Amino acid sequence: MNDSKQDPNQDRFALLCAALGLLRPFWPTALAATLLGVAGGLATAALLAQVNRGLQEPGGVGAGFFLAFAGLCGLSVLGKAAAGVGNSLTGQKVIAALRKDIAARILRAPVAAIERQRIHRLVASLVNDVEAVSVFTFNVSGYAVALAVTLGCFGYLLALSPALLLLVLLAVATGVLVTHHARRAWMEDYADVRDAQDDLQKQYRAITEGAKELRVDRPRRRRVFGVLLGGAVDRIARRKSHAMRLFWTADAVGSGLFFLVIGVALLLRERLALEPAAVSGFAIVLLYVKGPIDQLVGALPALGQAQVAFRRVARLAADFDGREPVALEEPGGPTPELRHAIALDGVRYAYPAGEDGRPGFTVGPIDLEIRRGEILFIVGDNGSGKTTLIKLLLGLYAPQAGAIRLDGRPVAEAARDDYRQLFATVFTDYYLFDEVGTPGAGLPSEAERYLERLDIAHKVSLRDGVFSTTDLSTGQRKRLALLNAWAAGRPVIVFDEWAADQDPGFRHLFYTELLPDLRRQGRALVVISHDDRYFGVADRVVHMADGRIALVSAPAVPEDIAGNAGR
Ligand SMILES: Nc1ncnc2c1ncn2[C@@H]1O[C@H](COP(=O)(O)OP(=O)(O)OP(=O)(O)O)[C@@H](O)[C@H]1O
Repeated sequence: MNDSKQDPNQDRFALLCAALGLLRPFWPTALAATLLGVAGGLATAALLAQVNRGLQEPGGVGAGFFLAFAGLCGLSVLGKAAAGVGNSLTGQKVIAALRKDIAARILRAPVAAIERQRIHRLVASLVNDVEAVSVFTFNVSGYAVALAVTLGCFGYLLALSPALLLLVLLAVATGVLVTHHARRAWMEDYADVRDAQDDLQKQYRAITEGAKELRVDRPRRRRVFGVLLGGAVDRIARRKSHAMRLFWTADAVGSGLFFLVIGVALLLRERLALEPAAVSGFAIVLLYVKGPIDQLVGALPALGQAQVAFRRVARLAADFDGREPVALEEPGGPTPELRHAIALDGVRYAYPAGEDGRPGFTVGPIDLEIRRGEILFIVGDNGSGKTTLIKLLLGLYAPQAGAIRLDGRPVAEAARDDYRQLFATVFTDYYLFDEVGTPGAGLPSEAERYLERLDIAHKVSLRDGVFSTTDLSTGQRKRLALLNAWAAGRPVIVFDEWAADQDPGFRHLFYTELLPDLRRQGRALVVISHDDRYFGVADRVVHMADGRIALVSAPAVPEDIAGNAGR
């Protein structure tokens, strides 16, 4: 997608609003920094006028002159320093606020919205875009100072000679036209650079997460390095160089115009009957004001990048505009209890249609009850909708029809985050947190014993509730994930193909000892499984086929495991 196709005026306005919005919480510091900076900028312009006056004073300058000179110097230097300090203070706060805002949006976003995002795009946005928007906001009062110096100097020029000011304004207008023209082209460059940065992020993931596969596959390695990653890197370098070439060309034209204006002023000196004081003041001011004008022009590439980045951050923010209340800093509502059962009542969920127009997979309508103190297996072919069903049960996907009832009462949208606190999970793509149990709630006393039980105590210990290591085999890591789920103390534990990575001995232990133990503690256990040998361990087995419940059965426990299964 090319980002440069949107209305640039609307976009710039949105960026300005966003920059001001970001600055709003810190407005006292930002305003003070800007005002001091503007005062310093105006003092600098007045200082130039004072210097010119001093140069033209026939009898030399007196004490009063020096007093004013020193005062203006002090104001100019201090104003600039104060603006700089204030800027960096606010800038850092803005960056921190923006980072937290995006993180909070991700934490509050519906899980389906996060799953729709491509991770590499998300990371590229978090790294590049937040930075680019912040950098621009960071400099807002610096630009205000440069503008104040420029306008102050123009005011002095007006006092010296309106004709000379007109000449300067003509040159500035020409420079603005040239820059504006070049800017369009470099905006396209920056939009393309951002697309390439997404590609680069994707390839960075490929070479780190796919390191093993690439080590054994030379042709693919060559392609990833030479074509995909190399292509993205070269594209970024090419488009950035092009953008900067345009910028420096426009800048050179601007500088040339400056010197041209000074030359023209010297040429027209006689014809315009200019005073020597006016000409020298003009030259001093013009040479000085070139710095702030360069600073303003130099802001344009940063502004361009910020615009491109802002669009992306805005799009990300819109995608993640979670409507669900999810408590972040505050503790949230009371954790609900499960007394009897959770019921799915005609629950239905359809994934959105694919890019090829094919309708998305649909689960439901599902009617199912999960009772306290039971083991419920969910089984079925690959792609039959088992994981989608448990995401609905967990309240990770909002049902598009039907309702979830907790002990007979429907779970309202506002209470969904509280409802989710009933569950502990081990998904197939689980994330292993190294802090055990519920943070702030302490560690269950039997945690060490559980490590023994999971046959992992010889590898891992617990130090202040943190695993000593998570550098373990796939099956061992999954045992730690189970320990985490157990230690969270929730009334329902959901396992998605937990036993798939376990050796036969431990798989047997899981089905015949651990699950029955957890049931004895009064928990409900929802287990997605392909291990048909152990289906008899379950109180009920829900067979999924093509997104629906095809059958609910209660198979007998096979002889060889009957003794342990506790049924
Ligand atoms: N994030 C998603 N976006 C769109 N469609 C999805 C998504 N996740 C799953 N699906 C679709 O839903 C169908 C069911 O997926 P689900 O993961 O629920 O199956 P499953 O029974 O758990 O499969 P498996 O045994 O392979 O884990 C899939 O065939 C897929 O087409």
